[in-house]
Amino acid sequence: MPFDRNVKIAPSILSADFADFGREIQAIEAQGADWIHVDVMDGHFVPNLTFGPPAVKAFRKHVKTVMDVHLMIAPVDPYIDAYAEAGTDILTAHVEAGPHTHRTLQAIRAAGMKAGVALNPGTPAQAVEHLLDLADLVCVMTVNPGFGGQKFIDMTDKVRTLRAMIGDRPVHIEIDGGVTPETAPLVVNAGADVLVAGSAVFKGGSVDNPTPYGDNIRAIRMAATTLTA
Ligand SMILES: O=C(CO)[C@H](O)[C@H](O)COP(=O)(O)O
Repeated sequence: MPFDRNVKIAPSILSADFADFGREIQAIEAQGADWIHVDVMDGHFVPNLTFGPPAVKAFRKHVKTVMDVHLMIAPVDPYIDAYAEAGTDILTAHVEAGPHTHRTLQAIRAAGMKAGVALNPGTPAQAVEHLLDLADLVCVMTVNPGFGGQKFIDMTDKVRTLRAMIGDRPVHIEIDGGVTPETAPLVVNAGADVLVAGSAVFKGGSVDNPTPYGDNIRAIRMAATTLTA
């Protein structure tokens, strides 16, 4: 997977029809999604429960782009190999999920995946400063994790600090939570290049009427890239 600095839209299938994931994934990829974002929640690190490795393995059969798996679980390390076996391309763990994120990122790479580290809104950029040589992606949460459809929390200062810290390393900055055509330009101008969006991509469409998915993806991409051109 060559490093791509262009803005990428990663729809979160948390907002898809849970009874029809295969067709939903095919539909959003056909409508222009760059990556597929999968939110794994354990009912412990966050107050919601979603998918485990068998579901992620089933999604993989439909994903032709990049499968970007966001673990909102603690602990992480016992499950790394299972997510590799499920076909994950990028596996992201929270820096708040345990005391040994350095070891976790090493283990993710050793299992053959790209490694991501996520920060909750209350966690400063400095928490990942000494992890950047082991990370392919930093995910900046712009909502408190656990649910889709929440209001964007402005983290543009954090994004700017991270982009400066990252320097010329090939590390993506991903934004997760409340991304819309209104909020996307703020974070892209600050240095983000991956935009996770659930509600704003799936709104108005369905697997049998996927054209709105494409319109929504284009609206976010256009807003994000127009102001930065
Ligand atoms: O990680 C998440 C929640 O923890 C979701 O990916 C995120 O909230 C995206 O949903 P929306 O675009 O609806 O805010």
